[in-house]
Amino acid sequence: MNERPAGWVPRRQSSNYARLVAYDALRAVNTEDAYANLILPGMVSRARLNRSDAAFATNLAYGTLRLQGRWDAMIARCSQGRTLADIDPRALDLLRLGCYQLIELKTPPHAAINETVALARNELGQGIAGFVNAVLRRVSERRNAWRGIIENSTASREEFLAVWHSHPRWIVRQLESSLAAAGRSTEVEAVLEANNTPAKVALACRNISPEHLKARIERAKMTWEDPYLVPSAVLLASGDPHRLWPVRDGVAGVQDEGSQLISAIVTEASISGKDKSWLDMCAGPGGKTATIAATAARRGVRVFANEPQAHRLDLVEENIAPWADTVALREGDGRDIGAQEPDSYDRILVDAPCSGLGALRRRPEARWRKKESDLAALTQLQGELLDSAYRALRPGGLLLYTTCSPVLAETRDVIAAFLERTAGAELGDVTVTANRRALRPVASRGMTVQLWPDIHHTDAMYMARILKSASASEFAPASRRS
Ligand SMILES: C[S@@+](CC[C@H](N)C(=O)[O-])C[C@H]1O[C@@H](n2cnc3c(N)ncnc32)[C@H](O)[C@@H]1O
Repeated sequence: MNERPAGWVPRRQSSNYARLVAYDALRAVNTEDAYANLILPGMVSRARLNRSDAAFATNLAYGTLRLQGRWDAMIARCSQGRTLADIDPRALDLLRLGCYQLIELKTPPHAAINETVALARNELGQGIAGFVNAVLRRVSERRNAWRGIIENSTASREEFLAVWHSHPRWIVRQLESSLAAAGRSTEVEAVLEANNTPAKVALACRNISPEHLKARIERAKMTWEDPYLVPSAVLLASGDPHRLWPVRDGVAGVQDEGSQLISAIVTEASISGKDKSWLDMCAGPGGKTATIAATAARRGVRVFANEPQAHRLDLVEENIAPWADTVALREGDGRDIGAQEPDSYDRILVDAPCSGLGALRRRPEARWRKKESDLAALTQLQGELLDSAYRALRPGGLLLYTTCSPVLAETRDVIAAFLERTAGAELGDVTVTANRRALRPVASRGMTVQLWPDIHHTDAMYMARILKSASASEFAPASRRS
């Protein structure tokens, strides 16, 4: 007999824990504005995932979020007339998770669909599970054709790039302008792809040799790789850096190679005369401060680290703990320092608050939260910080302006406007020190440097050096703040 006893129901397929954790993370990011990198570790440990499931859950959550724009375009084309706004947001997150597995991870369709549908049934009920099943089957049927489908159904190349590489259109436009200024106008797709490729963990050797750090990595059964840009960096190919005591003790630190290059330029660019007092005007959370402080301690230099946000100053304090005798902390607005301490510092770093469009690889959800309208306030602040830093610099010293953004308004234009309003200030050549310090040539925009994730495997950092001559201090701009 093939008849089921009364009351019999099919055994519910249990949800896969790694997928459930990834789904919960997506919900938190998309409903509570949570940051995936902050919430995931806690979720993974509460679910008691083993190491490989933890890695899978993290990959699922990050990959799904990073390419969310692409998944949404596919889902919209497979929902038979429903718009994204018509779809239950919980089902939409599940569909995105399924698309990532089908298209990017190349999970066999039966596994990707069945696991996602099981999750939908267990979390949201049978009705939604049926809808999820139908949409994912349609996505899967065309799984090798999606790039062409989207290319043929978007109105312009810019729209296609934005959708396929999952970036807001205004960001694609900003990157295109910046690349054009760097003579790379046809290469935006490479940068968009790099923004969707997770960054390798780079370690800075602050008070430890690279050889010693590599030996510790091997003893911890992790693997290292050679650096791409900075000779003293070590890349961690696998494993959690915080399991390494040199990282826990602060003698090594997680720091992008571009950021390490900036720290090296601050300490090594040549200046004439006294060299005893350095200012890190925008220090939080203190990655560059710590690397700079390690050199300063060896040379008997005092570092002053300023940061207006108390909780970020706490992070600076933690990061510079091994050099607490070398670094003095200041909680305040960098724009006040020029008037308070004119002609005082031998070297100044203005690592300015910026849009962060150069670091999109790091935070999978960040690109959707940024707004083009924020740029005006940022560029105003950047200019004011630069004015203040110039006043605080002693003639002949080093002033380095940096951003983790390639946006022209925050880089080239801030510098051009500063030079125009500041009699006596000149643009120095930062490319010479950068190229002397780097393992391979860095891209230059004239005498400034612009790094790119696709070429240099770093965040897209910008660096400009400003010179102040002995006669210039009398021309230093007064504060522009009202
Ligand atoms: C790009 S982050 C600096 C990163 C840091 N140099 C590092 O390597 O870890 C910019 C910092 O500038 C701070 N900031 C914002 N407004 C500021 C102001 N008016 N004066 C000084 N710093 C400011 C922000 O709070 C933020 O911590």
